[in-house]
Amino acid sequence: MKILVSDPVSAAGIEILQKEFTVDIKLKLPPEELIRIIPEYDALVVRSETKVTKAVIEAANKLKAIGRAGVGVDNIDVEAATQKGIIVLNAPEGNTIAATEHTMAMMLALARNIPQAHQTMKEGKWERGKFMGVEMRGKTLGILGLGRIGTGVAKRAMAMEMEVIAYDPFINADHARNLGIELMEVDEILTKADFITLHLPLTPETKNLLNKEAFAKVKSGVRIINCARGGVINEADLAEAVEQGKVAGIAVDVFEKEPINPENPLLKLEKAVLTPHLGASTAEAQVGVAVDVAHGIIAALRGEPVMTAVNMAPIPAHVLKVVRPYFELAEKMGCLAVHLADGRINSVDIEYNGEISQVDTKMLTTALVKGLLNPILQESINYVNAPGLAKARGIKVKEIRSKESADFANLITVRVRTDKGEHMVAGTLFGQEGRIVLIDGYRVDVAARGWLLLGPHLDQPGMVGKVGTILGEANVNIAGMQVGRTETAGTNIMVMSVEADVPTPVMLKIKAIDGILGAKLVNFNAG
Ligand SMILES: NC(=O)c1ccc[n+]([C@@H]2O[C@H](COP(=O)([O-])OP(=O)(O)OC[C@H]3O[C@@H](n4cnc5c(N)ncnc54)[C@H](O)[C@@H]3O)[C@@H](O)[C@H]2O)c1
Ligand SMILES: O=C(O)CC[C@@H](O)C(=O)O
Repeated sequence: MKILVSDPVSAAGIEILQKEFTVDIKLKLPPEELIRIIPEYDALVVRSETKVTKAVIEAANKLKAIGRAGVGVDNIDVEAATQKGIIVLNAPEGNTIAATEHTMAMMLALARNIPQAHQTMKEGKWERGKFMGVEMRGKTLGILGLGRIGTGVAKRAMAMEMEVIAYDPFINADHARNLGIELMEVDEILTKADFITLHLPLTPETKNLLNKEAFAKVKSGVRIINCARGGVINEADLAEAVEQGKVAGIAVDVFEKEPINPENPLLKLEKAVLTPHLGASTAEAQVGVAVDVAHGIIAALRGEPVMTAVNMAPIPAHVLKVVRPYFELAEKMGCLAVHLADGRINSVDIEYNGEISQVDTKMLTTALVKGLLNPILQESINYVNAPGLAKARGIKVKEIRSKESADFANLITVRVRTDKGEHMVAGTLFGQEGRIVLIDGYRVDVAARGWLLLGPHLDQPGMVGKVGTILGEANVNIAGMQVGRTETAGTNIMVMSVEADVPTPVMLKIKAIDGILGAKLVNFNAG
């Protein structure tokens, strides 16, 4: 598989990718060139420079994953990627400290006019009277967006004896209070804060959050720091508020258009401390995000769940620990169930019994649905598009969870209903190995791997021998065999692990054996 890296990403991440894939590094690609070459690639790794537009995504016929070595994915058309089943993943933690420290550096530089003073020194001047600053201690800091970076900034500001207030509608007030931060609405922050720092993503809701109207409400002499995203502040309105003296100074790392437009009004302001999007530019952060994004890309290309995918439900670490060993089993169970089923699938019920039912099993359900759709759809199925594809086909997927589990500590049972009947498969883990323990009510114990030949048959002598003979004549080796029975006698199921594909004419011969009630061949290696 081939990966394109189109922005500068640390060698630490590239080396991880090169161990498994061919990696092409092509920087500063014009948009039309990216569109021309993207069909060759299975994954794309970017930072913020490459714009992964709808046109790029439409041209990307093989692309399975887009990795952002950093947090913000506003340079990627996530919706277009989701529609195409492309996983978009980021590296949200690697640069948190870098961006937090940059914010503190910007705040202090702003409070003490450091860049302006430095510039005059370079010009041979000694202007002590011109650069009177303000102290941070005792001042109120208003934080808009109390996520990773906002919280880091809050903690550091409190160490500098600032009062911290914050706006973040998605943060629990108790959580904020425990940190010593009072949550309030934006307008209240505007009227109270001496410093305002932004740590929000750029979304339709946050675009132009600080505009003319907001600047009319701010405390006169407020200082504003933006190390989040250009566009959350309206730059023209901000420049005007600084020129009018309402805002005493600004420190800005991110801009509506990057690289910055030379006409940008912020460039002309003496009271502006500006950096060219350097928030994540530390050696440590660049290694961190590159390594994280490389692992995310590898997981995505292997078809494994990606913890940092932004277009899939995130999986908390404590949930992942419980469900991770079951992912492969769930997917294989979906594959087995769809092979058993004849006809149009109407609904899929997935029952989780035992301890596993106590955590969020949504991703396991997705894994099962992925395994179920894979053999029947042409397109590539993954954790992003599987639920949507099932829904689009009118397949109702239901989860049932119960702590009760009769025979096994944990059991997953899938029931597939079609217009022709119902089939079921149940599986569990023995140690770390996934085992199928029930097929259509027959007790079995088989590993879900390789090729499996299933033959429900009448409970009468000679059935296994007849199938074995046909397979032997066709030169298909049997690696393992067992007969599954139900409580009620009459029919059994033979489950044979075979070492190769069984050609269709051979399968037809097996199906034609008197007493065989249909035979199915499952390839667990496909997909
Ligand atoms: N300057 C840089 O180089 C640099 C580096 C890293 C991150 N960033 C940017 O910093 C920002 C914050 O990053 P983070 O890692 O702290 O992200 P995060 O996801 O941890 O925090 C973002 C916070 O914003 C809140 N939020 C989301 N939508 C909101 C809305 N409409 N109104 C109010 N709050 C809202 C969320 O609840 C969350 O708590 C992002 O925009 C990211 O792209 C910039
Ligand atoms: O890639 C960068 O240097 C910037 C990253 C930063 O803006 C982010 O959102 O993570």
